[in-house]
Amino acid sequence: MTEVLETRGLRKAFGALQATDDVSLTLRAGEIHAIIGPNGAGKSTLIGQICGTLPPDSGSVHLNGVDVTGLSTQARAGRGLARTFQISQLAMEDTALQNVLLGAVGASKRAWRFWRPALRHADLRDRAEAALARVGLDGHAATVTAELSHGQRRQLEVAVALTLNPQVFIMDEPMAGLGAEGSARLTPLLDSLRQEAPILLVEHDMDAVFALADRISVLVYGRIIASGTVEDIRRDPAVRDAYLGDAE
Ligand SMILES: Nc1ncnc2c1ncn2[C@@H]1O[C@H](COP(=O)(O)OP(=O)(O)OP(=O)(O)O)[C@@H](O)[C@H]1O
Repeated sequence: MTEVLETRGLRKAFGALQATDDVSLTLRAGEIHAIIGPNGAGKSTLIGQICGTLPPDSGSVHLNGVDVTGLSTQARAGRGLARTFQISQLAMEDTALQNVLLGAVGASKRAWRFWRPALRHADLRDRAEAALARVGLDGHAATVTAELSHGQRRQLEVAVALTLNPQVFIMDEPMAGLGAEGSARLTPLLDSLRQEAPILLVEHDMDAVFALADRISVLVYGRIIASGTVEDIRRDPAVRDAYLGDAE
């Protein structure tokens, strides 16, 4: 399998605290690689370093074999690094279609007025509508985002990410706040998305992780303490001690 994303020796300290400590991992074409670990383990710091919001103290990030460590967040997004956020970045007062169009034109929300004519642009509109259909929201194009359920907003975030022509999805706790039912509904969508682009999935919901992951890496105190298949990780005594406890 081809490695689409790779981190080599990423480190980041906040004062005396080593938030990520020599993190090297890969994401291969077609796979879902889950990163799990207790609160404060360094998962968000790792995502920030991969996406370009946090410059690493050392180490590098490679996308399709190209070193992107020096590139801005926008430049990485332009190369297909599509991130979905723990806290929604959607414009609540806009419709589902408008939010996806914003992604399609690559505009910031503040520039929306400027991009409003995009609504009349047939090809952009087609792309946005196709993305909505892909995530199962085709009946909700005209729904104001604030009126969508929490789970539907997560689907909408995926639709926005799809318009970036993603090479890689970076997903930061997509199941957070969804409850068991919402999580069960989002799981098959993520499962099928790996065909479009591999997913680096940071997630606390172990049912979702065990259902979706081809590989799991366990981060504790900024270090990867174990990496392997779902079965490897479930069986690993160090992981059970450090994190899983009685999750099964
Ligand atoms: N900007 C910052 N300044 C100082 N310390 C920080 C900063 N960001 C994160 N930390 C610390 O770095 C450590 C790793 O935090 P991080 O948010 O990456 O963990 P996490 O695994 O994402 O946690 P959670 O599962 O709770 O989201 C924590 O101890 C946190 O308090």
